[in-house]
Amino acid sequence: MARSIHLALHIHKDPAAMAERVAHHLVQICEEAIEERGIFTLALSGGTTPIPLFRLLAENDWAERLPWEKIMIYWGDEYCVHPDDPKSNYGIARRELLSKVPATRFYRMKGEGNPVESALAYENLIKEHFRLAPGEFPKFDCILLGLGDDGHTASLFPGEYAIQEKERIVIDQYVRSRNADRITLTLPVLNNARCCLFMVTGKEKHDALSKTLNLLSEPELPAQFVRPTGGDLIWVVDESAALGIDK
Ligand SMILES: O=C1O[C@H](COP(=O)(O)O)[C@@H](O)[C@H](O)[C@H]1O
Repeated sequence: MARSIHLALHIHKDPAAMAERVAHHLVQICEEAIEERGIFTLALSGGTTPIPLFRLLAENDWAERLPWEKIMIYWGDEYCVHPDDPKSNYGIARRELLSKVPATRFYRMKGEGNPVESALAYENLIKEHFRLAPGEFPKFDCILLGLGDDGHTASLFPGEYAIQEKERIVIDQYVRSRNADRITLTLPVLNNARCCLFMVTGKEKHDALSKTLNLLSEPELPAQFVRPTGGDLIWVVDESAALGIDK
């Protein structure tokens, strides 16, 4: 049976304009979630692309629009490093956003721990927070995602087993192309979200982006498998990544 996907593509001049657009989306999704369920569950993406968004949300007028005490913040993936390591996804969000706003309900993946144990601990935390029955997947209100030039998203990399995972919520993954361990939410979690919102910048991501946005082709790259069933799939990209892609 065909799956229903609500797809939107927004192309902006630069990362600052993208951040504005995403901030508007987040405020709207947050308001709806709180009205319907009393809390907003948000998973942050890693890497450098969301930094302008984090900085914008930390500015007074935006920070004041968000009810931080009702926002439960999680991560889509994490490098297996200490939070003080410059690569730490949590470390970036802490430095750029969380240290500047009154957010208290944030739950990081422990990158500095044993990857297997950290993944399991995060999975158990999610099961408890979302009160999941065995076999159920959490329904995040919004999962922010990025895209690598190889088509990876979160820490779901081409050719690695993590993309095949069907039962776990969080897994650890040794990524051969990076010679590094990662922890990641799995594809069933991404596809169960109410909204997956990708941010993509830079011409080096153009090929992966145009392939991923072709919903008619058989999925091949990890990001192409992100098609939330009955949820929204929003792409906010800059002109250099989108060059030649029609809206
Ligand atoms: O490995 C990762 O890469 C993607 C993209 O990172 P960026 O630095 O190009 O924005 C990111 O979304 C993912 O969370 C991260 O761990």
